[in-house]
Amino acid sequence: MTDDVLLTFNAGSSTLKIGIFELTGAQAINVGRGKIDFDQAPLSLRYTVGPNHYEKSIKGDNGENFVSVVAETLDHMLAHLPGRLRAVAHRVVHGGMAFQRATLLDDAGIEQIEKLIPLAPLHQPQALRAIRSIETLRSDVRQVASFDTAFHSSQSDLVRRLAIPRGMHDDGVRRYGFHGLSYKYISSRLRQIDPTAAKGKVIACHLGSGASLCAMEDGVSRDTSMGFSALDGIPMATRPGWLDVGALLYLMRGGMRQPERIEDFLYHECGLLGVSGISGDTRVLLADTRPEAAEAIDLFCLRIAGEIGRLCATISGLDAIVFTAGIGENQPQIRARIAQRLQWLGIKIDENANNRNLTSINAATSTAKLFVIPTDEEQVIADEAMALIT
Ligand SMILES: Nc1ncnc2c1ncn2[C@@H]1O[C@H](COP(=O)(O)OP(=O)(O)O)[C@@H](O)[C@H]1O
Ligand SMILES: CC(=O)OP(=O)(O)O
Ligand SMILES: [Mg+2]
Repeated sequence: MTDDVLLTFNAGSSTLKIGIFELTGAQAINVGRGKIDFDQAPLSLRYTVGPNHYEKSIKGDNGENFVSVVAETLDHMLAHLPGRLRAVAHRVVHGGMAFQRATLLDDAGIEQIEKLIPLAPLHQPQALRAIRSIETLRSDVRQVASFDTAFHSSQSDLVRRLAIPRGMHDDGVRRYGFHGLSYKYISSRLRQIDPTAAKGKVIACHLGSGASLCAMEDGVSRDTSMGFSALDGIPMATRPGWLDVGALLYLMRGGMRQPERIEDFLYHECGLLGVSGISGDTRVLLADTRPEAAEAIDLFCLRIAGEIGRLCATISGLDAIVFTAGIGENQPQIRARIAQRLQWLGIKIDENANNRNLTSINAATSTAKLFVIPTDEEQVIADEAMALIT
């Protein structure tokens, strides 16, 4: 019997995902998950604890009174949980140069995270307002921040460099990389599934609505597709990925001048949505017969295959590819098309295993192994918090 509870908050640009953990000894055992979707009105909190499913409408909204969203969420959840709330642990997207590992939060830490808002303007404020809300509501509860950038701090200075004047690099205009909590989970999970592959040269593809790739050697990050911001790399649901800055200059001269307008364009109007003109969701695009839908998916796969080529050059080889997150875990057609574009490398997918979303999906003759591994950022956040609070 346990008497303590830990919650993880993963505040995205349009959702708040919550992980529910019971603390037994030094271990955080996941017992439930919940979500508030800010694109839906009125707001509702949906979560499960063990076999029980709960749904509660939330009176607070996504604006000024966000603290009341958190208050209602805590009230409802804690009434259905066995123990005392011991800690809340947050996913914070940007740790900048300051945070290379998870940290217990105090006023100075929160201030430092605040200073990084300009580096991740759509993600950072969401985590901060959740942190502030808990501070207001439950000053007795310890808070921990886990950073998406931290896993990539093992990358070389060369890999992190943009080809701009040195002083700017020293001031922090450099490649950071994101989705590190997901990659940390994948690297430890692969070690359990296939220790030999995990020791080798692995490229993990985190394909969600935000998407990136990470090249690892022996589970350590060596390079990644996302750079200074979460806009870089491969095309995403509504972000362009790599974009010739000359095109942006051209658009700015044409009248797109306000930073807020440019930001909205880059974060919400590009990617699969922009190319298809239909949707940023691959489920919708794959079910649509219009050529624009097919072209968006083709471009997505082409750019991922190309990025895998680039990452192979950083780590001088390839032993395995891991697919994860919403698309990586659930879209066999997309995995198959990426694999097909990598045939020149000797990569061959097992169609039957792929269509069944099995863990191992490469053909026996493939030069690199292919895996599908569901990610679990919440477990990493909880584990990092446990290491700090126990
Ligand atoms: N069950 C599913 N089947 C097929 N595709 C899915 C499924 N769930 C999610 N996706 C795809 O993954 C995307 C969202 O991935 P997810 O990892 O949940 O995103 P995020 O956490 O970044 O919001 C969707 O836009 C869709 O393209
Ligand atoms: C960093 C990033 O892109 O995060 P998300 O996938 O949650 O948008
Ligand atoms: Mg995500």
